[in-house]
Amino acid sequence: MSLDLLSCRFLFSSCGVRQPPSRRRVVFLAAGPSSPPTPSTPRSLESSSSRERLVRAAPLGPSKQAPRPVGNNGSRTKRRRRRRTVQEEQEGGCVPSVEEASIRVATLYENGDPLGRKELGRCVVEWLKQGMQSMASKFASAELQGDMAEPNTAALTLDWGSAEGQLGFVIQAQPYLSAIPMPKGLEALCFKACTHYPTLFDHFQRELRDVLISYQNQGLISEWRSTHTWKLLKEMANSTHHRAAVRRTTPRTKAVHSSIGISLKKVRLMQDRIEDFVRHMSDLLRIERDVELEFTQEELNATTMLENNSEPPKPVEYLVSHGQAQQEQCDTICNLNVISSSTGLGGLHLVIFRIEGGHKLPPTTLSPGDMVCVRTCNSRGEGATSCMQGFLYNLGEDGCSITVALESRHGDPTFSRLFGKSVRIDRIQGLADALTYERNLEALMLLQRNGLQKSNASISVVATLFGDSKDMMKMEQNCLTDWGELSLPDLRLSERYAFDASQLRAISLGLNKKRPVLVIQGPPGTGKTVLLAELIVRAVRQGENVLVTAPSNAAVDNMVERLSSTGLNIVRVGNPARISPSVASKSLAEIVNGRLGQFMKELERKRTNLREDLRDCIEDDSLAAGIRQLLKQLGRDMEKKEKETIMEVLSDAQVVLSTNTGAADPHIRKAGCFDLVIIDEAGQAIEPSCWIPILQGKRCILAGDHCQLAPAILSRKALEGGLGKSMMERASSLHDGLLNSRLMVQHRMHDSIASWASKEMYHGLLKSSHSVSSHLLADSPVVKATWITRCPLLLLDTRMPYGILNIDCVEHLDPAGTGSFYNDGEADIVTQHVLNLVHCGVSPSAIAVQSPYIAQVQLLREKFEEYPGLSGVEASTIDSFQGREADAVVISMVRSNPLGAVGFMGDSRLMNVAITRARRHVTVVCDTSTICHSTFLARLLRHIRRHGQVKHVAPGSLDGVSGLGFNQTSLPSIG
Ligand SMILES: Nc1ncnc2c1ncn2[C@@H]1O[C@H](COP(=O)(O)OP(=O)(O)OP(=O)(O)O)[C@@H](O)[C@H]1O
Repeated sequence: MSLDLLSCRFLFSSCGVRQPPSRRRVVFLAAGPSSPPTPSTPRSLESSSSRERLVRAAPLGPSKQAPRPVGNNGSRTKRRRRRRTVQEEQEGGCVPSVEEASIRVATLYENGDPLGRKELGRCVVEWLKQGMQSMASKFASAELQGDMAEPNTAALTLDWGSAEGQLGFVIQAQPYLSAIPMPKGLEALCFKACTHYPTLFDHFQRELRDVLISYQNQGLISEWRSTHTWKLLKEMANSTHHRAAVRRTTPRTKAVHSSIGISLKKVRLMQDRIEDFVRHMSDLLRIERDVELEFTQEELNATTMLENNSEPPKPVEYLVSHGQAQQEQCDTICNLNVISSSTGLGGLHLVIFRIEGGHKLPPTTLSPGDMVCVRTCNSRGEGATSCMQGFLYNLGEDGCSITVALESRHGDPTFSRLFGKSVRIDRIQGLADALTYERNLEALMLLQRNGLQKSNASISVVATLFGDSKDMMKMEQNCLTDWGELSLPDLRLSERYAFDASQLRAISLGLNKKRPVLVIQGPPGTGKTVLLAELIVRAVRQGENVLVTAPSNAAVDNMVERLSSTGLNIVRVGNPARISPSVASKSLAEIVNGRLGQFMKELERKRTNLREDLRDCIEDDSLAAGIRQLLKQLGRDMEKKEKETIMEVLSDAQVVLSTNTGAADPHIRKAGCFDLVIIDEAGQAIEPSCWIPILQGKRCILAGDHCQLAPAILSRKALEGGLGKSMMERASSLHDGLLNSRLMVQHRMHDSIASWASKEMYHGLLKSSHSVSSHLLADSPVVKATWITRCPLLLLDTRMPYGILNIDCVEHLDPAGTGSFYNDGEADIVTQHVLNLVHCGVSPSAIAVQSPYIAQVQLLREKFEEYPGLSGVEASTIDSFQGREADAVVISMVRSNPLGAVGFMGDSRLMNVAITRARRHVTVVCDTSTICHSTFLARLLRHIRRHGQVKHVAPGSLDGVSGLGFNQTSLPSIG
């Protein structure tokens, strides 16, 4: 007889319907005196016998020691049950509700819910539990009394090897279940469940285990697993018939990951994907690291070569696989001596150097935060030992000293070698940074090891980024994720902005705590940064603490600035030398120093006193030793207090900000898990670096634009292998765009500027907000209206009509050996044009001058210095200006050569960033005959001709009277 049929029979019998007779071989020995005979037990079962084939399982029936035997109120229960059955018959109560009827108990295993918690509901499960608890107690107490061996006591004997044994088990459970009142309204479901052998067995096994363990704890039995009852039960569970019954009625249980509700088989697949990813990325990181080291070494060698004048420098572009413009000029200071060393905040090892003979430092372009190589040198300044990496901490105000934070410590042989020697410091590219490499690798390791662990707070983020679309559905079905928007009525009530519809949608998706990943993709000027600031404020308001990161210090500082006025408690963590002075007050170091001020003063006073005492008692060894101990103790106190204060500041913070790799700072790690991690400029970060912050939060938001600057990768192999593909780009292509939210209205640029980017980079989808689409420099009441200030796009062409090029406007390779280019004539034209703009009333701080070449940027800075009126004009490389904006942008393209080589300028993403920084005006200064060789740039020039103005210029031709002047000129076309 199948168990389904049995279920029906029980259901019928419970409803008072006579069941068909059965031919059973299972023996159901009479229960103990107070154990109620089940109304549904067929007589034939009771009388059947074939004992030699039967195994006795457990005694049945109440015993004196039983905690609370079910049968105590057996007759009452029987009466109550009968009464209820009659009543149900009258009321039609035994007819299951639609909901109850739709539940198939047999699917509990399929659904990974053998105890029926989800399907049957709490009340029915509680009912089953109580019944089985009482049965288990009875069995266990019989074991205690030693009744197991007594055939005349209440014992159930079952034929383990047959289906009858299971039927007998079900039958035997009935009196115990019927002794417990069924939950009202759920009777039909109870009847279904009480005849389902696997469910009953699971409950019984669980309860029996608990009772036996409690006996063991009370010292009534020695080892619960070795009890006769338990062994028999296990024997039963292991029998082929038991397994077959479970299989037949319920397809094999799907084990499910308890945190994400996905079957273990699929979780294993996810883990495999993670492992493949980690292996692949680690290999690429290693390749990239090797090339970086090579590159760094080449740079250091180039510095020496330059001094020897033995070989001309190579253009940096040949080493760089695509437009990354972090070309820092090497600079060197020789003949330095170590003066002292100390430990700074966060354990930084600070070493102070001075020029030999107490001279002033030579003019230098080194500045705080620069990565440097420190090594000993010979009398000619040539490097004599291997390089120690560090970064410049500060240049002394006295003009004679320089402080470097070194990675090496006291005790390192390399460090000791610096003392008493002549030392040289070279600036090196900030590329071969060992710490960054290690932190990226460590994040990958953590992802592999803990990513799918229950204890990992970011498990749903990991599952989202490595699962498939079905997994996403499963997670949503299990109510673990929710991809929808939050309906927040007050979203429009921002203090500063009237957000557009796509921005509001992004904010509301971002505030949904059940959404593991959100990618906010937006072209330039679509308000990603302001939107993130708003999101952070609101996330804090809804009780979340937030970790905000970005790939560069500049982007992090930009966000700190935006958040400074919100009144939130924010802390910027990072190398103090690399934090912009404008946000230094929010840095961890400053806050901690501020809080420790009084303590440090007091500590310093004690130290001074102790040192004086030490001097006085230098003769007395034991006293001196005691004072030295006290001094050491003071040092330890200071360290302890500093650590405590750091943790206090970080745990009080509502928002912590750092670079992606900076998020691996042990202090941030110790501060605990964040509710939300936000990565700004995520399109510019390699994926391993994003895992550093993400693994520290419950959910994450990635914001950026993969049409702006890409991660900087030196190795072509690593780039082709996929290291250059950002996590944002990968995530946005997952699950049919489920993770994405797109912003498509820009609020920054005049439409003539934006329409170029829209056409060229965004398939024409980028639209301009009405409030900015026609704004011009001349709209400002303080700006004089001239043809320049009324023009959104201007091309200053250094190539004259008929192809003549002014000799001053030719490109040159930087003699400093950086591989960078400069163009003197263009620098003059830019300077003159900027002077014109300022003359028209445009504020110097509203003008940004950009070039992809650092040599040109430096030349421009020097030229601007000659004019006091230009002191507020910022000249920078394009990549360092990403994320920012200015009313007027002037771009110096530099390249002018007969070969038509355009170098970095041909990188569409770099040009996209350069042009879209402008709000009201863009001027491009270039040699069109060179630039035209790139079809991409040729289209830009055509766009300017169509939507802006063109002027052929030469240095010196731009003054107000003879050159561009302030009057409308004729508009020559590009040759
Ligand atoms: N809803 C809005 N209403 C008015 N101005 C807005 C709105 N959203 C953004 N802005 C303005 O648009 C400009 C660009 O915003 P933001 O810098 O946040 O854009 P972004 O997407 O981060 O740009 P990028 O990618 O270039 O860094 C800012 O001046 C900002 O004040």
